[in-house]
Amino acid sequence: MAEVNEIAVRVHGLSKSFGAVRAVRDIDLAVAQGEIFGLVGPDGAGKTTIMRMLAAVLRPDAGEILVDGVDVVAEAERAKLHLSYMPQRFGLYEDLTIAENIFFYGALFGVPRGERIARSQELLEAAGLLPFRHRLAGQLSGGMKQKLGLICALIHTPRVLLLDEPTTGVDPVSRRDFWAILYNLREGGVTIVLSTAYMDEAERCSRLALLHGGEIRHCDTPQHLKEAMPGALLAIASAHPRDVRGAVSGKPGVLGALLMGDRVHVRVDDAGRRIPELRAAVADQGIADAVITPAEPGIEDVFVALLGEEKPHEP
Ligand SMILES: Nc1ncnc2c1ncn2[C@@H]1O[C@H](COP(=O)(O)OP(=O)(O)OP(=O)(O)O)[C@@H](O)[C@H]1O
Repeated sequence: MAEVNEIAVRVHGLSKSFGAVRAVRDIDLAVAQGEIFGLVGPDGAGKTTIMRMLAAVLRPDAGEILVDGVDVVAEAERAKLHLSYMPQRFGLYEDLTIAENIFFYGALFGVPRGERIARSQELLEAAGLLPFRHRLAGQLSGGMKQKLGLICALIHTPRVLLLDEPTTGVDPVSRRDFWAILYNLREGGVTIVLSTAYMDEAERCSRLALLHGGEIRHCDTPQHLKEAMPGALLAIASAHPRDVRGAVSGKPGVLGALLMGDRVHVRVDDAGRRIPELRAAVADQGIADAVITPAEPGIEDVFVALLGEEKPHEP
């Protein structure tokens, strides 16, 4: 039995290629028990490929994976008893009800009948799906389907839960409910590894691995990643954010400019020196309503800055 602070997922030298595409390149990871560990990165960065290898459904070309102490590559079937995997498209049976889907997955995982009933009751309640348990899965909203997928994946009480973009396409309220369930699981000692395209979700993780081109470029807590972001961040609020971005991009000392709704986040080398220059630059373009203030970086700023998707511009 694992103890607190024990490593729940350990990965060493993990690699996988598909023909000429090197999807995952020699990655190392150590996820402590009870962590919610996030994989983030642009499309094609290798998140799904890593998840599938951790879940013992895809064999690596090289490397070691230990989940809850079990060698996933050598003992895939035994490892599957310790983990649960929710792929991007979880296989729900649309012509079965919520309750029937859960029962089906319980049987598949070999959960004894009595335990299955008690556990599905508990999970349905936590997910707010109890009143809908007789509704066909095909008639559920996107958010309800994701929650049902999670319940099915949890019917056998895994030690490690692997979730591949579990809330993609789910509305913010359902996403909040979904996260409440994840926090509860963590309280119960379950270790969670998830991939996400949502930066607010990334922010909720205990640690993040920023992936690019099949490699882990950075791995740390969201707070430390923010502290590691080079430069200072300014927010420019305006009714014309695109024009603002155009006006400041490429100006001396501007390291990057990111549209964030009605604001532009501009990363600069020196805030004190650049604020008056940027104010002049936007005024020159006839933008009269721009307000420039120092800003705290969100994880999206960090993500763009650290993955180097911007071209730094020297003065
Ligand atoms: N079965 C496969 N056959 C061939 N190439 C694949 C296969 N699976 C993944 N790839 C390639 O490997 C790379 C990594 O893909 P992967 O799906 O792991 O990325 P991802 O980070 O999960 O992206 P997304 O967010 O778009 O799902 C991509 O270039 C992809 O095209």
